[in-house]
Amino acid sequence: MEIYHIEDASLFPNSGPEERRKRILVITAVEAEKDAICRGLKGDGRFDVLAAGVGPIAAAVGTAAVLASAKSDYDLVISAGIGGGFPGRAPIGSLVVAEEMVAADLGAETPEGFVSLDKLGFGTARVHAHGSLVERVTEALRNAGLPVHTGPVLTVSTVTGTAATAAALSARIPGAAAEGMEGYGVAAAAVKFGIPVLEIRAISNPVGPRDRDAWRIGDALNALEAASTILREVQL
Ligand SMILES: O=C(O)c1cccc(C(=O)CC[C@H]2O[C@@H](n3cnc4c(=O)[nH]cnc43)[C@H](O)[C@@H]2O)c1
Repeated sequence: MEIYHIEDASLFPNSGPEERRKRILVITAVEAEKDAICRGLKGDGRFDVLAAGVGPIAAAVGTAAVLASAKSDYDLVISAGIGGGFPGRAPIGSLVVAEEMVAADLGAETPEGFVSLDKLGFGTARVHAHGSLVERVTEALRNAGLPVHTGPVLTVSTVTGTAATAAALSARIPGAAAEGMEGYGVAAAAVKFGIPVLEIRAISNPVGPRDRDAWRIGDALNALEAASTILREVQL
């Protein structure tokens, strides 16, 4: 005798099992970024937000630890925080949704210039974000009237502090829109667990000559909060 399970949707075409709600893990560097995002998410239970620390290593370790835990059931990982915007690409207060996350200083310095991990033949220093999600999130942010840009977002272990380094990075990674210190680390962990990944940066400062007093952290955190409110409405 054939046994039918109650959850066999084909038997009950109009009353199939309810689709499980998507679960999203958001990784920031610091608590201020986490707090801004939580304010924007307004208690939406699909999202968990963790401040994993500054830099790609803390980001990768923190993300991997959560994803490896027994209770982990995430469908999407988002690296989010403030960041530097490349001049002419992403001004202060705007948002950048990464098309790809690039470990921009992972490679070798040679007399002829920087050689990336890819060119050295040791794997890749680039992770592509989930294409259709990038489009959906960008469109939703734009429709909400928020200034948003897309392009590669660079992950660096050392914040760029000169015009020369900013120009070199722009030349090496055409279209580079923003720089942060965590995206590639979060992405590397997500890839390891086969989970799609996004990166969203709210711009606090231009990438270039260091002027820490000019960082508009409050403006960037407000933009991050506004973006998080919109994220709740996107089909992720
Ligand atoms: O001092 C504060 O109130 C404060 C609040 C939120 C964040 C910070 C940080 O300094 C976080 C460091 C964080 O910022 C990212 N970031 C910002 N600008 C850049 C940049 O030009 N290049 C690289 N990273 C940048 C980065 O992801 C750090 O994790 C302070």
